Amino acid sequence: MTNFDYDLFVIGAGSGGLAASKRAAALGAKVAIAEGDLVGGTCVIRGCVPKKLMVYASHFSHFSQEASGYGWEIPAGKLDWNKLRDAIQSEVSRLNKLHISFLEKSNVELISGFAKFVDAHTVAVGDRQFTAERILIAVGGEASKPDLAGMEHAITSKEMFLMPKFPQRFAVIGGGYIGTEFAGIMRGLGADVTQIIRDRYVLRGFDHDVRINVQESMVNHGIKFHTCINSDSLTISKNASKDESELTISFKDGDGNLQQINADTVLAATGRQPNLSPLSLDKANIEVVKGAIAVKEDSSTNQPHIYAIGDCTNRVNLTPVAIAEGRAFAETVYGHTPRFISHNNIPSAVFSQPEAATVGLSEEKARELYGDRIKVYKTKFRPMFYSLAGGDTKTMMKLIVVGEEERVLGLQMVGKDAAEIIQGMSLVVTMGGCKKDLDNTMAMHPTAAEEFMTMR
Ligand SMILES: Cc1cc2nc3c(=O)[nH]c(=O)nc-3n(C[C@H](O)[C@H](O)[C@H](O)COP(=O)(O)OP(=O)(O)OC[C@H]3O[C@@H](n4cnc5c(N)ncnc54)[C@H](O)[C@@H]3O)c2cc1C
Ligand SMILES: NC(=O)c1ccc[n+]([C@@H]2O[C@H](COP(=O)([O-])OP(=O)(O)OC[C@H]3O[C@@H](n4cnc5c(N)ncnc54)[C@H](O)[C@@H]3O)[C@@H](O)[C@H]2O)c1
Repeated sequence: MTNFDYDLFVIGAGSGGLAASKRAAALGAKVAIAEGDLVGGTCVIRGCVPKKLMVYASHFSHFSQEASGYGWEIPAGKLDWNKLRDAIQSEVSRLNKLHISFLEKSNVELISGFAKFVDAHTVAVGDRQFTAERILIAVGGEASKPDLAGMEHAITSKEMFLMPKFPQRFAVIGGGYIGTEFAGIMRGLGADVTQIIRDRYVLRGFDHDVRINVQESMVNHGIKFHTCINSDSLTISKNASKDESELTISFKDGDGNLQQINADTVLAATGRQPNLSPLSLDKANIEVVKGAIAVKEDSSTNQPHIYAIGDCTNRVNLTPVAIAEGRAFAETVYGHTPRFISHNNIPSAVFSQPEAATVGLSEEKARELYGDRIKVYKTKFRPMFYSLAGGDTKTMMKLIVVGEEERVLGLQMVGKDAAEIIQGMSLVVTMGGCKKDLDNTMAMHPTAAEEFMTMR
């Protein structure tokens, strides 16, 4: 028995905090969790879940055109944005309640409000104070906007789900996950979309074939691009016109020429940063490096009884990673079975249109590490679905192997169902499989995934 109010106090009921608190309670710990917003965190409330629902909604515009190739005459539809937005928000609200009920069933006490440190074992939420033997910080991150003139007129991904009106002209600044996903969503929902990026192609850090293929398809879907822009020159201004407020984005292009774009809504998708400022981390002397909580492999901070997981540690900012870090922490500390998670070979998907998915190394990274010992198998084809549906959305698949045994280092895909396919295929990378293992796996026909078994 300890003299603390709780064995574990978790700050933040998002993906990581929820997973850790429930697992610790199941292993016998007395646990409380503080949450200042809706329970569920970024992923459930303003990230993966509402985003994926918007992706699904955006597919219907293609669907009506494609169906006619299959003999279905479906009149062109019209989006009711208010209906979609409200339906998504009611699903978010259902999930929030569901997660609260999961906490209750798990005997985790929910404390509503934003928490901050009082000292290394004490946390305050409003005017209440709580002590705990251990504290887990799982506060996630928030969108960060660059310090440029007029950026206050741009919204962030959080507000994308709550827009009072559907913007006919939509501009997005940033070529990462969020910018690329929302450009596709908004185009699919019927907006005129412009994406403004610093690089030549979207998705810096991804395999170059992935980047090129995603962008080519986005252009084919009617998204306009401004690439290689000088980001320091970018400004946003508001023009009060008759009955609506129009925004003008000005910037210099790669040749130094001034460009101007008018839009009803501008999304700043320029990165995210850990949510640390309200926490008073200094009261507990917790080390912060480059704006993120510094952690060891077991997620402990410089204070051995204080841990941090998920986006606030800025390791890999994905939901399954936050969940895995949270469970590994609970099992190590309360289950007495030390468990560390590997941050290598984490599959990830960009829900662009078409989707991009990846596991393991890109061709560039593989070449950097293994030089000429790598071999690349690649295919690009029009999926059978489009033979009647029309359109020229291609699928690109790529396999990167090394050495005589052709061990698989990476798999890359752009195309329909890429995320579903790469999730299954990621097993071959984590198990250290070789090309011959794929060759020896019977193909399933007719599918797109079978191409990974038959590459020459
Ligand atoms: C638009 C968008 C789309 C995304 N899509 C995907 C996707 O498709 N797939 C994927 O894997 N990842 C996706 N992500 C990333 C994913 O949402 C995060 O990696 C994940 O939510 C991180 O979990 P977390 O537990 O670290 O933090 P969060 O889920 O952010 O949870 C942190 C919680 O802490 C609370 N909090 C903060 N400070 C305090 C405080 N002082 N006191 C109490 N509570 C506090 C917050 O309100 C929040 O609820 C997306 C992110 C965004 C923004
Ligand atoms: N499908 C998914 O799994 C998914 C989806 C969304 C978000 N996420 C997670 O959330 C994280 C954050 O996403 P994000 O898209 O905000 O960040 P990001 O780091 O992926 O992309 C930020 C983009 O903004 C650009 N940028 C930065 N400053 C700029 C400026 N001043 N002017 C113009 N461009 C600028 C960068 O060049 C980059 O293209 C991701 O890294 C990912 O971990 C995952």
